[in-house]
Amino acid sequence: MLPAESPALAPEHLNNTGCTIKVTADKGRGVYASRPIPRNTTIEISPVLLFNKEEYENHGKYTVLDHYTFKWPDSRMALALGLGSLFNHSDPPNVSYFRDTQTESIRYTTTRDIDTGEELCIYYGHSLWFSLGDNNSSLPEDKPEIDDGWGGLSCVDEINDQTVSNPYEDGDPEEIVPEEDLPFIRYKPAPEEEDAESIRTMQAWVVDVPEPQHITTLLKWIKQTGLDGPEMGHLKRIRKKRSSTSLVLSTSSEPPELPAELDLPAPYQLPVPTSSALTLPSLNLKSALWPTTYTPRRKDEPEPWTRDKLRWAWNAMKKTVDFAVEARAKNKELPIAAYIPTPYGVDEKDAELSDLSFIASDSRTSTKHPLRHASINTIRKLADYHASIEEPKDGLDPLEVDKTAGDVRNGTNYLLTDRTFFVTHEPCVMCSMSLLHSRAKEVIYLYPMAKTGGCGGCTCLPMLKGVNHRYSIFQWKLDKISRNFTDEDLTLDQTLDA
Ligand SMILES: C[S@@+](CC[C@H](N)C(=O)[O-])C[C@H]1O[C@@H](n2cnc3c(N)ncnc32)[C@H](O)[C@@H]1O
Repeated sequence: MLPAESPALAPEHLNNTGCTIKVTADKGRGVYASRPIPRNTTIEISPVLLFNKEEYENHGKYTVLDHYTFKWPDSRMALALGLGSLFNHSDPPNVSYFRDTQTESIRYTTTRDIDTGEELCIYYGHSLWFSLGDNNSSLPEDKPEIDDGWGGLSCVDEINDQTVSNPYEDGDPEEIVPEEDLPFIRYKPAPEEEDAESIRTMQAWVVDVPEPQHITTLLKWIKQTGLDGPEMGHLKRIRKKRSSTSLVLSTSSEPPELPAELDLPAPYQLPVPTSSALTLPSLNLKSALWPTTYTPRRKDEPEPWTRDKLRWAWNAMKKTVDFAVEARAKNKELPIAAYIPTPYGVDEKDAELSDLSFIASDSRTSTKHPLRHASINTIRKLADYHASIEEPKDGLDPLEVDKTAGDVRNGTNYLLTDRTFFVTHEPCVMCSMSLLHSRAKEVIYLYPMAKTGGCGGCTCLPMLKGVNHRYSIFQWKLDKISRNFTDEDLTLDQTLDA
C-alpha cells in the first residue's frame, strides 16, 4: 500500500512459520515465503483491533487505516495487527483466512504448497481500489467509490463472509417453497413393496399371560429391567387373540427370567417382523406374525418445506460448513463436519435434553484413529452426553464425559429419532449404517462421494432390502449456501470415505 510512504527496507520478522516481509516498487510491503511451506499450514494468527461503525465512518475511513481495515462479522471494522495487514491481494490467492470472533483474531492458512520466495497473498474481492501492480494507482484518490460505504478491504467479504445473509430470512415464513426451488435434491428411492416372501423376521421371546391383572406389572417390570430395546420399537407390546393375551419380551438369545411371584408359563420364541409396515398389504402380513405399527411412506407426497424451515436448514448447513473449514484451518483435520441441530421449531434456549444440538468434525488425523469420522463423532457426542448422569460442566467437551458414570438408558442413548443430520460430505457406508442404527429422520449433505458414499454414492444403505429403518436423503445444492469457503477448501479425494 502507498509505496511512496513504504519503508525503503523491509523490517526483519521473527515469525517462524516461513514468512518474511519484502518491499517491492509496485505493491509496497508484502509477505513472502522464506522456505517451502506445505498446503494447509497456518502461517500467521493476527490479533485484531476493532472499530465501531461510527468511529470508522467519521474518522477511520479518511485515514490511511482505510487501506488496512475490513469488515468484522458483527459489522464493526477490524485492523489486523502483525503480518495480517501486510498480505497483498491476488486472484487466485494462495492464502485463505478465518476470522475467529471468539479470540478476536484472524488465522491465515496456505491453500496450496508454496515455494521459497513466493509471495503469500489473500483475496480482497472483486472491487479493488488500486490497480494491480501499478505504482500510482494505489494512491487513495484513485480508489473508486465502493457503494457499501465501507472502504478498504471490505470487499474480501465476498468470499469470506460469515455474515452473508440467509436467503430464507425474508418473505412469508409459512410459504411452501415449490419443489423445484428447494436448495436441495431429494434422493429418490426405488419403489418398494413388501410381500410375504420379502418380509424379514427376527426371533423374539413371547410369554402368554393368563391373568390380565398381571399385564401392568409385567409392563412395568419390562421397563425397569430395560428389556424393551430399540429394535422392537415398531412392535406393539401386547397381542390379544380370542381369550389369550401375550406379551413380546425381548430379542435376546437367552429366554428372559420372568418375575417369579407372577407364576407365568415359560416364554417361547416366535418370528416377528424386523420393521414397521410401509403399506397396508404389508401391515396385514406383518401383523399376522405380531401386531406391528404402520408407518406409510408418502411416496408421491414429499414433505413440504416452508421458507421458515429452509431458513433453519440453511443456518444449520452453514454452521456445518464453517465448522469443517475451521477444523481444517485450526486443527489440520480433514474438512468434514456433521451437525445435529435442535429440531426445527424448538428454540435452542428451551431445548430439552433430547433436543440439544451436537456438532463434530472428522478427527482421523489428530487421533490417528481411522474410524473417527465426523458423522460417527457427532453421534457419539450425542450418545455420550445422553449417557452421562450429570450434564457436562461448562466448557467440557461431551466427548470427554465419563460415559461409564452415567445412566446408560438401555442402548437408546444414540437414538436420533426425528432428528435431521447435516453433514458436509455424503457419509461413507459405515457412517450411513450408524445413522440407520440411530434411526435418523433425514440426512442432508453437501458434497456427494460417488465412490464411497453410503447414501446413494456407491450404495444406499437405507434403501437396501431388509434394513429395519429408512431415512430421507437430500443433497444440498452448492450454490445455495454461503461461500465462506471455496470448493478447494472442502473438496476431498473421491476415494476417501467421509
Ligand atoms: C492491506 S495493504 C497490504 C500491504 C501494503 N502493500 C503495505 O505496504 O502496507 C493493502 C494495500 O496494498 C496494496 N496492494 C495490495 N495488493 C496489491 C496488488 N496486487 N497490486 C498492487 N498493490 C497492491 C494496495 O495499495 C492496497 O491498498
